Amino acid sequence: MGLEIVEPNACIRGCCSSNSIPLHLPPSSYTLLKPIARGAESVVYEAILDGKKVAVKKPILSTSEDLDKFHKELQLLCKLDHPGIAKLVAAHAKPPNYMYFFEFFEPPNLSEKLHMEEWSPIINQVLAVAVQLAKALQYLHHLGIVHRDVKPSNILLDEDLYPHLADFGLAEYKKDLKGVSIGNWRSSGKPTGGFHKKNMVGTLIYMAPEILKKEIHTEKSDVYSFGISINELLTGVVPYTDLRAEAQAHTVLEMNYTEQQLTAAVVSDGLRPVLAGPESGAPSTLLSLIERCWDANSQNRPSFDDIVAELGTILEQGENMKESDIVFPKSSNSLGDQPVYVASSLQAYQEGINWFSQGENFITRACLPKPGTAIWLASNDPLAYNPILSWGSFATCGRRETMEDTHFLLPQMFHQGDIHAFGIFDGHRGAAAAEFSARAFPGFLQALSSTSSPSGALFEAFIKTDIAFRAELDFSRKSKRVIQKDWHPGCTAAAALIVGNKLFVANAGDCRTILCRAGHPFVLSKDHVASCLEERERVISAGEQVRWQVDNWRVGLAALQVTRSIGDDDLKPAVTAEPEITETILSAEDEYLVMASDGLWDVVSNAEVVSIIKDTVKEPGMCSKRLATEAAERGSKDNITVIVVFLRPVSTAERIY
Ligand SMILES: Nc1ncnc2c1ncn2[C@@H]1O[C@H](COP(=O)(O)OP(=O)(O)OP(=O)(O)O)[C@@H](O)[C@H]1O
Ligand SMILES: [Mn+2]
Ligand SMILES: [Mn+2]
Repeated sequence: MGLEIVEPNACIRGCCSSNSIPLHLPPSSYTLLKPIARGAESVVYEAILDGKKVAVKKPILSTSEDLDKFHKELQLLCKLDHPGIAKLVAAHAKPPNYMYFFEFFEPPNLSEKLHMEEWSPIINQVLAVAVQLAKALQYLHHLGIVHRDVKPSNILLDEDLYPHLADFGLAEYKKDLKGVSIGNWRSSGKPTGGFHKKNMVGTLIYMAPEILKKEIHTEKSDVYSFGISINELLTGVVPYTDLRAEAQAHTVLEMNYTEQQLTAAVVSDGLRPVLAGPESGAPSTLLSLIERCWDANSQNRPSFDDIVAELGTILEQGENMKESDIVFPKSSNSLGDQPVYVASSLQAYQEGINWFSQGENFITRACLPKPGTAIWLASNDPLAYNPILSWGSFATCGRRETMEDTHFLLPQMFHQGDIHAFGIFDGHRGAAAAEFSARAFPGFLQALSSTSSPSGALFEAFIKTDIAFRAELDFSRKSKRVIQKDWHPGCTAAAALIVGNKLFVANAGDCRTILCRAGHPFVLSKDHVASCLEERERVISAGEQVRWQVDNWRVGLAALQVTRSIGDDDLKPAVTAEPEITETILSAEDEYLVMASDGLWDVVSNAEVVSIIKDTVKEPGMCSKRLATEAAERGSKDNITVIVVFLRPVSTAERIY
């Protein structure tokens, strides 16, 4: 590169220096083109430096510790030169712009290649990746450096699908590791920092038991992460899930195990990902090497000197077999098929399908009967008590990264003053089912008014929404718009329908609806969860397994905690969409309804809801927000949606407290 080195070629503090890597760049020498990744601690850009494409990593520096870390990482990077390590080509180590410039590798990285493109490497491709990665780590360990964050998303691929190790954000000299206290480690924001859940879980699954136990890292912790990563390469499966797609795996990981549970299982029960089978083409020698790499006792794990030697032998054996075994290409360097970059399908996957409009379109296309209110109103006595409604809602994704709750408010349905409907859908394994239902369910409910009683219409609307969603998902799968075959999104659902003085509440799953009558909470729905004996027996007799896993009763392979839902087509018919419906005659004693997803009920009891609303300005939107905020403050880990419906006017005196 024709970049000039300006002397003194050192960082502003003087701690980083290099003979070959320029550490100051005139702003005119580079152009940032577009961000390609946002990590927990940095943004990575595609950029041009001196006419060549490079990757610029711009760390987020908010504290002086972050700045120390930048210098430490730079010192380290300046010393590295190995074909298996993403090369630092320049840096800018002066305020205000701190940046690393790396050799550029076209996306996807190894994680994206496996889980978005669903790459199934042949065994020689796996071996080639394993050898080069092992050599890079051998080189680092000989320099006395431990990487501490070996995982597929930190492995970049070149055109020949050769791996280059990146991300030295957690790397340390082995001699300094004893001094790296847990406190230090936490302040680096990773892996214990709670703000970036996805990365945290992502890193957690590659961590050796001794790290999870908060003992000292050694270079053998890298060996463990290497073993987990190579097994992932062979199976194509995200560790501890049965899924190929990373995006859904996080949700499933959460459902199967929380972080603490996974940690406990890895540490105490020796839990490991499912080892690749013979169908992967892996020789038994490779499988045994992987098992030794992830041995619970770090001293039993091989060193990278051993690993490089063993992989060499495995490759040679493969060479000798080549006459009889057509799977092996001639040499380990000529990697079977050419890399194919399917940028467009990758993008389609990331953009996804808009399930709200899918739901809406379904209703438009379905040619449903015209709504008619005769049947509903027939059951209504015009002289009976007539509640006067006001309503509000509040929804927040809370500590989660994604929002999978949806809801609808349909007051004064058909422009009738005395018919109203409200509903909440709490999605799992993605938001698709909840988004679809939020639009399709109200459509079905309205159409059913001309043919069914209010409770019949509610019941049918649950069933029809479920069937429609599953059909739509199936169709999208067949037309290849959904590329993950093993993705089975679902949602729980709660709906309230008020016709005159009658209140109907239909529920499937663990959303809950309560009625405050004369100052006391009355629960109008039952939680359908596997810990409920009646539900468990129903599910088992419908042919699905219910097992005690870690901390709770869970249904099927997907380990679902709820026993009724819309969607979840891998668990149908046992996890039914049939709601249970209650009917209540309203009177002047009835003050308000509260409907909410389990994000509220997990941390706030029915009685507490009543006492919180007592101290809140009597405005339904404010009450909803106050409840959701309270749940978030109490540490609810989930999305939270609350709908509050007042059933009688609040006097001005009463309004404030
Ligand atoms: N040299 C490069 N060429 C192309 N893409 C790169 C390069 N370096 C990093 N990336 C992309 O940016 C992503 C994040 O980079 P990196 O892991 O270094 O950042 P980070 O902030 O430490 O992320 P993490 O959240 O994993 O700690 C990588 O997973 C990779 O997809
Ligand atoms: Mn990374
Ligand atoms: Mn990092």
